[in-house]
Amino acid sequence: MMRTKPNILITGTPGTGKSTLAQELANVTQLKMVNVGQFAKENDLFCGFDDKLECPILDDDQIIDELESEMSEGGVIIDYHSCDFFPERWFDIVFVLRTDNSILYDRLAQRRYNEAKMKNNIECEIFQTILDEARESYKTEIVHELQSDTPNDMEQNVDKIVTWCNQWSTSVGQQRA
Ligand SMILES: Nc1ncnc2c1ncn2[C@@H]1O[C@H](COP(=O)(O)OP(=O)(O)O)[C@@H](O)[C@H]1O
Repeated sequence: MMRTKPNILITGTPGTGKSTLAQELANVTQLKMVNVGQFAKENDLFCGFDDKLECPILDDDQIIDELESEMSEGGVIIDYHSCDFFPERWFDIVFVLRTDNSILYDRLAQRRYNEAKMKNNIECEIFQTILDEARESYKTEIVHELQSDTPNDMEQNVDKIVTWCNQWSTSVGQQRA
């Protein structure tokens, strides 16, 4: 079945601005935002705890099952710092947020991450781990890198995605006509 609203994946290293961007987009579009970490917490979809990184381990399969019907309807913005376990068919477009290392360091320091978690996340950004993961998991033409250093970047990213959503709706409308 063809979706009448697009599904968008917003991914990137923690601290790059995914939740802020997803929230702003949800405010100005008809799309619903799902923060996967929060969704797992609310529905108790964990299968362990990573002591080193001090974070729970998500139960990927259960998360996919729980979100499946909503995703097939469309109109969802998914926000998560990893992207290789979602079904490829879920997304019409994938945005990978990128942030300058020193800016990211300051944002993560504000969260009081422990040393291992800090190092892991900064290295993740330096080695563009999430961008590579996205390019391996989805068609490269739907994967877009967005810089997210400043409030101006944030504003431009919202505008770009809103423009894309409008174009998507127009083209789907024409295909249906
Ligand atoms: N483009 C940006 N410009 C300025 N501050 C930003 C930007 N993106 C995110 N931030 C700030 O960085 C912090 C982390 O953002 P958040 O959206 O929680 O990131 P994520 O969801 O990727 O972990 C927040 O305090 C947010 O206001």
